[in-house]
Amino acid sequence: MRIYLGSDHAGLELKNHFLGRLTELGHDVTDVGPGGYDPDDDYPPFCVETARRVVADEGSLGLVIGGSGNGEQIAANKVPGARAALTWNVDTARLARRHNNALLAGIGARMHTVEEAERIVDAFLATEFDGGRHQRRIDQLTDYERTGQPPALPGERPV
Ligand SMILES: O=C[C@H](O)[C@H](O)[C@H](O)COP(=O)(O)O
Repeated sequence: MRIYLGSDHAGLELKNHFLGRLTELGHDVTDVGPGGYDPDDDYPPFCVETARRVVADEGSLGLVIGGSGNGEQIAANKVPGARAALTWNVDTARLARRHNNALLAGIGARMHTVEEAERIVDAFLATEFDGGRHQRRIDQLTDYERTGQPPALPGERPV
């Protein structure tokens, strides 16, 4: 699988851990950065670029890693076509793929042991999208992004 990795200074060490681990597991991994520790490496440039790469490469997935994963997920979701979910345990990682077809996982390096983070990432990468009713909901958001027209509330839906 093609996987793009991005972080900020707080997620750098865990991001580098996954660069090695996922490469060893046979994945085609691209490190979007940062390349070394600098406390001024903020999450927006790296996480936006990671999401841009994922959206441009159909079938790929991404990990955006910071202290909490919150800002990283928010930054990735600014990219049109990106769907990033904060994955904070194995269940939310699986559901991010099954229900949301998330293309990127936001991970908080300060929230987990390395072993926990590995379990979360393994679950995210191994799970497929369920489709069905979940695709309808994703389409509502995609249409909103594309047209600027908010999804219809129940009373506004055509019958
Ligand atoms: O949501 C943002 C991330 O958790 C950042 O990694 C975090 O805010 C960085 O914090 P600090 O600048 O205190 O290391």
